[in-house]
Amino acid sequence: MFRISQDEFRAIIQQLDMAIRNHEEWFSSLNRQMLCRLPFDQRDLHENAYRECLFGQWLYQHSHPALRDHPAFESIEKEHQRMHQLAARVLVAAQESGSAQPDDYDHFSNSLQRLRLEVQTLKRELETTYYNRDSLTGANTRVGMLTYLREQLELVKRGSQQLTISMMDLDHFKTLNDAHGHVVGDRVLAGVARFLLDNIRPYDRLYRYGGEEFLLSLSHTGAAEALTMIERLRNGIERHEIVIDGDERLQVTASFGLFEVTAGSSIEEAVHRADQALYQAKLLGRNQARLWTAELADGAV
Ligand SMILES: Nc1nc2c(ncn2[C@@H]2O[C@H](COP(=O)(O)OP(=O)(O)OP(=O)(O)O)[C@@H](O)[C@H]2O)c(=O)[nH]1
Repeated sequence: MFRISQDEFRAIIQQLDMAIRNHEEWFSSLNRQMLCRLPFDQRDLHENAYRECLFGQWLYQHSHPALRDHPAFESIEKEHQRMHQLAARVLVAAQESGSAQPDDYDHFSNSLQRLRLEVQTLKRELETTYYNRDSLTGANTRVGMLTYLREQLELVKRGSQQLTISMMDLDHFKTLNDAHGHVVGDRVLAGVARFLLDNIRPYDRLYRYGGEEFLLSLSHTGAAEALTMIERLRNGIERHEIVIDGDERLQVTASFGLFEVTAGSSIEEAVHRADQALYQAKLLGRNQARLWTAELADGAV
């Protein structure tokens, strides 16, 4: 879901919300039609009713490709199809013989409940992401960062994973702002964040820590592997061209500091150490990644 803009996020959340409400209203009206023996809307009896309802039309024709890649999409799609097919079976029986099999009705009603739950869960997940995303860069804001990192630390303490934290800061960003203006600076910032989001693994997290400083949380990754990964990202940023206006392109570099979180460390200490390593990378000339070592402890740099 990294490639979705804030506006697209909002539109998807609205569609999911509408899907829940529309299907609830539809279910009530079907019950009314059956109880009062009113004629059914023949479209509900079609084999393709799941494609023809408003949600189906949106799902199959207009939903964002990134949403279709979401793990929840497939099960929502299947449940929605199943639910409409079960509804059609109930309606056909009611139309032909005046009543439906209770089991069929229960399957239909249970399927609708499951669909509602799945859509609701996805909607909540997207809302959390939406409200915790930095609108300029698409990275996570710091809200929830410490909670997430503490959970990751618990897994380190249990020996379930290795965890490395990296602080990243763009080099000479003030000079870039001064030379090209803040608007261009913003575009560069957003471009670099986009590059990082596109090149980290699905279980890594990128947080905007401060102005032009980012924190990367690399789960299941020890220091050596993290250094290789970060080196690849650093190299990628250096070569990545950010389109500014028309043909104008800018390139920037970034410095990184890394710390492998150990069972005995606190998250605050881990962030501080990654920051010390970043400071060392800046001192040594920028555009490089440094791993924290004991010599960098307070006072040594
Ligand atoms: N355009 C833009 N600039 C920002 C933003 N947040 C912070 N900055 C700028 O980033 C610059 C950071 O400057 P410094 O901390 O001096 O660092 P630097 O110039 O990158 O130098 P080094 O980090 O030492 O390589 C400042 O000029 C801030 O105004 C932002 O959201 N947009």
